[in-house]
Amino acid sequence: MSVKVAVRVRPFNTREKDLGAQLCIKMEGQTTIIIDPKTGNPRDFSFDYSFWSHDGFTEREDGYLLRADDRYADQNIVYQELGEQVLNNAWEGYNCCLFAYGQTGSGKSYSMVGYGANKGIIPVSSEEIFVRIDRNHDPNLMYEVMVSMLEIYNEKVQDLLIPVAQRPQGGLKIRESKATGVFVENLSKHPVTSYAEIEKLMEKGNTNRSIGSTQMNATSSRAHTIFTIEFKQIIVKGDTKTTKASVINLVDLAGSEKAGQTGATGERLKEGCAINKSLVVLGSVIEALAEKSQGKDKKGIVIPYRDSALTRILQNALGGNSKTVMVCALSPATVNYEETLSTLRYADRAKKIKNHAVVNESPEEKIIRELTQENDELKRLIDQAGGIEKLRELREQLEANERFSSAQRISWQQQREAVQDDFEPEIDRSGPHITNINEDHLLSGKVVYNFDNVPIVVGRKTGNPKPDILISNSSVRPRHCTFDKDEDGNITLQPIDPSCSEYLFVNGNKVFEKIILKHLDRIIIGTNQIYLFKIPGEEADIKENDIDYEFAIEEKSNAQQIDIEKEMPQMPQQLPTPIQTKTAPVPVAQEEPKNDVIGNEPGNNYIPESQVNHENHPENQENHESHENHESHENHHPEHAPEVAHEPEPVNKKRQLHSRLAKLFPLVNEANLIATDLNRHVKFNVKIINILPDEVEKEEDLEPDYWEKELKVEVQNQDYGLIWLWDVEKFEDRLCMLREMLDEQTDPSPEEDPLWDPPEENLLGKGYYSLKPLGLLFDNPFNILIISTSGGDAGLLKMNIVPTDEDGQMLDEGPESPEELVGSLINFRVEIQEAWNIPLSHANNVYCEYHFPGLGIRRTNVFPGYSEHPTFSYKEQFTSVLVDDYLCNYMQTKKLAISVFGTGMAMKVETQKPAKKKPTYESAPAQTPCVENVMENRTRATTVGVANNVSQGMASPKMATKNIKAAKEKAVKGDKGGKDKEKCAIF
Ligand SMILES: Nc1ncnc2c1ncn2[C@@H]1O[C@H](COP(=O)(O)OP(=O)(O)OP(=O)(O)O)[C@@H](O)[C@H]1O
Repeated sequence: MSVKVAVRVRPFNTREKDLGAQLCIKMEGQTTIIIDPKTGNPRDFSFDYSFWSHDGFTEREDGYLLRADDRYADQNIVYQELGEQVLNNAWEGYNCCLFAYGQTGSGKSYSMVGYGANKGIIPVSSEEIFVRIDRNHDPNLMYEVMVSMLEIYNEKVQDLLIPVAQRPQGGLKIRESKATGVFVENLSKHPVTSYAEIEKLMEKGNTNRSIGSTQMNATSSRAHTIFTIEFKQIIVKGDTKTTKASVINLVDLAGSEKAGQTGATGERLKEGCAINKSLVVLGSVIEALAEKSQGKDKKGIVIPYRDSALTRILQNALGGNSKTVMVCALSPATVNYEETLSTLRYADRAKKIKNHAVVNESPEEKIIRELTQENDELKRLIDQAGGIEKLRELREQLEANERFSSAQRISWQQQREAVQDDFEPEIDRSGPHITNINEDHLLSGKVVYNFDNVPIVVGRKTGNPKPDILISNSSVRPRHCTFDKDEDGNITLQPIDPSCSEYLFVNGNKVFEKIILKHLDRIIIGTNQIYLFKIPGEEADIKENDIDYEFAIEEKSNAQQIDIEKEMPQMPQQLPTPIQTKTAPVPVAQEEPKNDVIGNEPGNNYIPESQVNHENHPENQENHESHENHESHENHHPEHAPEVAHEPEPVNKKRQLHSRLAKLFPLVNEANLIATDLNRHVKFNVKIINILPDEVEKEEDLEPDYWEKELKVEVQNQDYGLIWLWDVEKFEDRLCMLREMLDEQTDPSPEEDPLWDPPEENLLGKGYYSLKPLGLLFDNPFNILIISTSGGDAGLLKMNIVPTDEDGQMLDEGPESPEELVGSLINFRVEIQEAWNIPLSHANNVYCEYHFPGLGIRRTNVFPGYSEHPTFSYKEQFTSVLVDDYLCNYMQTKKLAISVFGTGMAMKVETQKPAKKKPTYESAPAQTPCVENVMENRTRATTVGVANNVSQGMASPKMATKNIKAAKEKAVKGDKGGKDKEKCAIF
């Protein structure tokens, strides 16, 4: 049977409503339609269930969202369709698994766990298990229920039902034996007799998740949680006892956007970077299983279960002995379009997976018998084993098996008597107390501290004496602040020394001295650990429901006046107009190579269409989409087109950006602090990058307010002398690795170093060149302004498009109007001579690229090494170009965009300690250039580059890498180019 797949779309949240969000999802029966907000193109997907929970509901007094129209799927309906199936299957003795997949905030937890009166599938089905058990009056039928709860974070498996302090450093081990299949060694299992007990255990698990995420500085949305119910029915008939057993895995996966960066771009995961690993491998497992089920298994597809902790644990649920249901949570807003589309594609693949569920009858006796046989075999192998490693492995397996089988022999009743501490009394919340506010709503309010025993000191585990509340974060001092009571019984908060004030905030303001806390005060300790102070029964100016993680972070950023314009000097209010300055006519080289067939000549820098990224070229979009459609079996229905989606107004975009910035700043701050703690010369900066238009037609096209914006983090690594621009996702990944490095005091190998990447080329900016003169067959020598991605000026580019005859000779006269050219063939030469004032930080290996309609993407050579004034001397002759109506119109109305790229270089710092060994990297040269090497070789490399240019015309983009390599090789050979080394001092 196939995996059943359901998708569910949630309502807009308050923030989305405030930002005027637009809807991009529709549902019709089992079909879900997503509409591309840019093009209005719809794509549809069909699933077992498409649950519409976006609108059409009313709120009952207790907060339950009740269906008001037929389309709305409330929690009850979702439970009946999915949860009840799971229970029925469990009753029949099948293993079951229910997954929730989707980006952070899309509604996974709402469906699985629920909030308040809107209970999700897990609590309702847990409750239902005991309702059904209580209905049984047959003395020969007994039930046993056990639960466990684990978390996978950074590939480490932790038991959520044991105190955080007892967690093993490296996490729990995953074992596998023939008899038992995969199991997590030493995972605590808790016998339960009522839903109330399960609820308490879930609370405990969530509290441990919250404490864990503060003490280990983990990000909860990156963790996967698995709640497992082992359900057994024991049937006694005379002297024989048969059991039917089912394992129900309820899985709340980490936000799917975490898989995007590596999954979508195919970028190699950094060695040791395990943050995304489980989700990426889950994607590969689903992909491989989907192919297998479609009979594409000719060569024997290997399913990569063993590559991640998540897929190992859930091996049965995916393509194995389990009835599996996947709920994919969808955000309705156009801003999340890309992520939602990728969720739908994921779901589309998952529905193809076939499982082979069987009833697990009398499994215990069978398992114990098989385990005994397996252990005998292991003992025999141990006797024969050669090699210490193998011997250790076999012994560990044997011990794990023995522990497992003795645990199996302990009766449920005995286990029940043994676990007394499962249900500890709750912390008293009747007096003043603080509770945590987590990014994950589900984990907010789980950690509570009251003030029965004051003073309470907050700090890091290295604090001496050890603080009472531990927070692991570089911005928190070993002993950071103190909560106390004054003589009037007021609760006070005070930084321990003045340096702590930098990272101690109440209601957004820094705390410099002892202050009295008021009901509903928001306390931020460090960069992002948030607590809410409460005095039950007191009134406040603000409603508790209005306070969440985003609120508190934005409040701080507003109070600290973190403002886009203030923080982002690179984002000017006014963009300089893209001026063109007339220059002296450029002498035309007579010995130009001639090409009769456009783009096919060697040295013509022609990039085959197959290698060209068409994404940004609107004229190519249609083909691109239909191809994709074919691959993913999505259907396009123009009749569903754009009515639901409109681009939000610039003002809303700005607000969205502001809110994302408010969240990013503390993280970037933290990364800088960690880098300092690790004694690394690395500086992180937030950058707002403008997506510069590919085509410019109207004045408005050059209006920065209308440009799409992207947030990036610039990383200047002075240990390696390199600069990179990272996506926020990538930055967050690396931050997790940095936290781990600091916590565990590890010194990673170069391959694992989160602060190294291959040298990276970036778009410096774009210049826009008028084609009007070409339409009249005039040349047009201009210096065009390069507009930088930050909206400023990134230098000037000298270029010309010279109309010629077939032999490359300049023409003397042209037509009266461009229309006269329609239907005729023209010849012209594009010349890009040089650039000036290229920003120092990216003036390495500079080259230009443009896309002339119908002629594909063309590139100049790469000017090798470092220069603010790179020379390209690029000349490319195009012959017999047909002027059709489109080109004629294009020349009159549009400007040609020339993109300028360069590689980021930072000033290299010489440290006392030996220089970091340069890592080797699959996708980049092993010999990463340091600034000196490139600079040392500049003179020589420049000469070589220019010579290359003249003789070869153009070079492939790979040239950058090659030239770096060449420069490095020459440096190694002692080719110093001494004079230029002095100029290097500008860094
Ligand atoms: N179907 C729904 N109806 C009403 N509100 C919903 C629905 N789904 C989600 N929400 C609301 O949207 C917010 C985010 O949902 P939720 O916490 O479930 O997301 P998530 O995908 O689990 O996020 P995370 O990955 O951070 O855990 C919550 O406030 C939740 O109440």
